[in-house]
Amino acid sequence: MTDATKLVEFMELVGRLKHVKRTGWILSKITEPETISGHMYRMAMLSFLVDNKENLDKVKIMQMTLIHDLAECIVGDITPHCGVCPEEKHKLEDEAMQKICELLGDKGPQVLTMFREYEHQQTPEAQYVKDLDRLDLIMQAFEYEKRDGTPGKLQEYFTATNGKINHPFVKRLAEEVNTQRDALANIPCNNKS
Ligand SMILES: Nc1nc2c(ncn2[C@H]2C[C@H](O)[C@@H](COP(=O)(O)O)O2)c(=O)[nH]1
Ligand SMILES: [Mn+2]
Repeated sequence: MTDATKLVEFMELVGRLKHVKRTGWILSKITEPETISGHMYRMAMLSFLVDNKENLDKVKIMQMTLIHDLAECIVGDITPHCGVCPEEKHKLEDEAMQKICELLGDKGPQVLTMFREYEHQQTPEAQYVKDLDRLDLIMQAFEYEKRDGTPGKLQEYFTATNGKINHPFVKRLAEEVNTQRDALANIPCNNKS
């Protein structure tokens, strides 16, 4: 295949993420759930807020947010409740990323390396992106509870991420989400707008 042919195939694979809905919300019976790309988009937007004074590579963080779930265009969005063990999930996603990166010519290796850096969680940037992953999850859960008038329905997502966000800035945002969610839950039913 020509380079252009491979890149069109890459674009089609990426394009799937604009339409594949996140499995967690489907399992939670959320109507009109977000797509995988929507999840990664908000994370990428949050990367603008990384403090320039910190010794963090902002560009790497942004790039990593945009590829961290890229493998899901082939393997799908696997939740912790899909019966796929973490080792198998890593293997499936790594194999998928190898296929995807083969389409990218000389850019492929750097994308594959960055994906593996995220998966191994060994660098501050990878850990920051994982924190953003968890923040976006609870933010989206809070938005669904507000939209659907179902306070507390998605508690499992808050429980699953509780205490697992480590970077102080991201933790502060998560605390604000929780504060607003708790306040909303305590408003008497007849006072809710
Ligand atoms: N039912 C649950 N689903 C969860 C939980 N934590 C994550 N998830 C979902 C969200 C996504 O659909 C999928 C994987 O998300 P990644 O961003 O890690 O690819 O799993 C949970 O606690 N409960
Ligand atoms: Mn994710």
